[in-house]
Amino acid sequence: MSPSSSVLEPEDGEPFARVHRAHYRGFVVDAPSVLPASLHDDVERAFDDMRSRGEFTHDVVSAGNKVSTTYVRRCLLGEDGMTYHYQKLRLFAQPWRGREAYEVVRRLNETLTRSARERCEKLGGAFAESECEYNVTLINYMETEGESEIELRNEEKFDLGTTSVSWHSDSSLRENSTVAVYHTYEAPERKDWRVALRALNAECEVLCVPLEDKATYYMCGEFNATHHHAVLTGSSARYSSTHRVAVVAKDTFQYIKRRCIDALAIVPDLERENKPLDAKQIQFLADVHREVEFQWIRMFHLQGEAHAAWHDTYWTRKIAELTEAWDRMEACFRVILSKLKRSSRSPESPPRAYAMLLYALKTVKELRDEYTKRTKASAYASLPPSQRPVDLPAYDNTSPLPFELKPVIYFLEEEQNKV
Ligand SMILES: O=C(O)CCC(=O)C(=O)O
Ligand SMILES: [Fe+2]
Repeated sequence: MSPSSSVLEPEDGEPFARVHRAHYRGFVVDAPSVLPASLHDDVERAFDDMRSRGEFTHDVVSAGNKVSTTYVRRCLLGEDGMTYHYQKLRLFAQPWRGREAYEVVRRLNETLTRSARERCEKLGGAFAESECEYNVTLINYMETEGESEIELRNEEKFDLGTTSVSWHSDSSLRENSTVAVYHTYEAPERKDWRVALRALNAECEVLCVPLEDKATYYMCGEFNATHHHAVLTGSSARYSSTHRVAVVAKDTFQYIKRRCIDALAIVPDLERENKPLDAKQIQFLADVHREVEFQWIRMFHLQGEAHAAWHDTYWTRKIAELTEAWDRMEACFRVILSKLKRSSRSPESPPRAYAMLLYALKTVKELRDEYTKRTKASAYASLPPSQRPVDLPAYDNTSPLPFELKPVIYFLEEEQNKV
């Protein structure tokens, strides 16, 4: 099959309709007229307002060992405390209650939640059970070829031209949840922004769908998991707001705050004089310490000082709270170390406590090395300094433990040999 014969577009008529029915039923498009004209206007103004304030930025993501910058600029809005994790990066959602522009996006979100539900019910079967209570939207701003300082990539499998977002399924979503994408672009008459769709479990043509300005498309139920989608670049700038039901099990401030509270609750016990160290307690403390340091605090500072300034109404304070808790955990590790040092042969320091602390600190050391390497990736060089990683949390000679844990690990290994 030549590349062109393996791609179908709506203008192909019946063959397109047949393949769509057979393999892409979960992909549905709403014409602009489905939403009120006033909402279209408000949303466009809101996006422009956010863009004029510099709120759309490139993400520096990581896949395997490769660190790269996204072609699109993005911005995440959502419920209080929500984050969205993709390609080893945690995005922190700007709460969509409060500012006028964000309230408009929240209104769009509510409207799309309702339309998505109607669309899924209409499709029936398993689609009707799918979830569409959107808790975040990842908004993309896409430039056209030549406008962006980052070169667009060519789609090579099917020869579809340049992609603004290459083939993928969205990650970190609730299973079988529907994704709704609203978009708007500068030159509506051209109708040249398209999404490409590809079935993963079927031998069939790829679909290429041009989308009218201000249209919405839905990937219903399991569609996202059973297909890949890509965005084919048009000839004028475009916004797309991608509404998602993001997973929440380990991805909200409320969750990590609870974990910190639980960890700090065992600190007095671990620090009590003459109390034998409990390896299980050390393990729990270490798990939370590692999670809050690498999944939250460092993920935040990785995204630079402009990002922190943008988040000053919500996340900066939350990250400060988490850092305070983490500091307390570092201090507790220090106390545990002193206990082990003082009484290396007493029953207060069972060998399992050594082994556990040693394992925990080695893991932290490895993750810190990996993090440091990531912050030095060349991808950051193309970004303004205000978007490069910030070296926080800070260490000085009053810190309970050093950033570089090598000497501490060495000490523990020596002590363990004596036991
Ligand atoms: O812009 C679009 O139409 C979709 C963008 C997308 O796939 C994404 O943000 O994950
Ligand atoms: Fe996507």
